[in-house]
Amino acid sequence: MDIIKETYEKIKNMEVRGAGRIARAAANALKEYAETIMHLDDEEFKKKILEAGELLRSARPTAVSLPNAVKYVLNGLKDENPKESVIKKAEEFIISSKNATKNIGKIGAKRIRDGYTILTHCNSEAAIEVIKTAYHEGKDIKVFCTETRPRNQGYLTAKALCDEGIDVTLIVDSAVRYFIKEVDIVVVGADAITANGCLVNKIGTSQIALIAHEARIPFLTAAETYKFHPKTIVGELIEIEERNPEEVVEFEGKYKKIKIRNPAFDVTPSQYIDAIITEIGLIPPQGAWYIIEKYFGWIEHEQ
Ligand SMILES: O=P(O)(O)OC[C@H]1O[C@H](OP(=O)(O)O)[C@H](O)[C@@H]1O
Repeated sequence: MDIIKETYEKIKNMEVRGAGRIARAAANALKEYAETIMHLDDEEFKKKILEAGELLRSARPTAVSLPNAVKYVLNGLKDENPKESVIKKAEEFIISSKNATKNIGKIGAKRIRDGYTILTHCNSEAAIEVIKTAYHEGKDIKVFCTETRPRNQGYLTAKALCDEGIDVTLIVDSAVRYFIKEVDIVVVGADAITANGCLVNKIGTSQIALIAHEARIPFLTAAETYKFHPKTIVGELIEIEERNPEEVVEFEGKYKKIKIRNPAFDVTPSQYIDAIITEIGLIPPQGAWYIIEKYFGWIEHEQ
């Protein structure tokens, strides 16, 4: 169980972060754990691996990639050789997740024209892949990255793009409306997409979408199909994670009584989203229901 507890801690404290990365880390932990308990009989194996899955999925509540990955792997328990199948499914998930990001890059890059300035928020592998692909296709592009308080994941994005040789400018989160007239397109990642086409992503995303809408600038989200939330199809709400206030600021003495709230995500309504870039193509937000029904029907029908 060590690998499971270790991975749980790393996801919880954001040592491993990003919706895609946490999903792959969970799948990999289940695979490694399964390999250590192969000697158990099927019943005992099943009990232990289900417990491990429960713990992993409780590490962070918002990004649906995490429970979707766990469910994908644990679905192997229904096969004739459950132990081998769990391991195979974990490997499959990791490979298909990486391929999905690559495809999103190719599909999304078609929307980036030569000379474009792109704005991105937080640190999304999928959004970065779109930007990198466009750049390596020879397009002359510039990127604005928001700082993304309180954890400043925008610094990671700025460094990753700079390493590629891309012209990148870091701005504070509150400067988006000031700079929007210099922006041609917004591309962000996704922690979850709901059945009605709303986007759950890093706090501040919905403000950026509103600003883009006001300025008539296209707003795109890059989301692998495993970021679509199956249970929103039956009206389940997505829990927004509120993290430790100390991530924002630490006051001393009498000022400790100042309340601090630190939601990690917000919800962007579908009317502010022009398109969702998935690995199977670019879809309008209204197409989210179709993706969930097509790819996650098996999750709902099992319950
Ligand atoms: O899967 P990829 O595209 O990498 O990331 C998707 C999203 O995951 C991140 O969450 P956090 O930093 O883990 O809270 C950001 O909200 C980002 O947009």
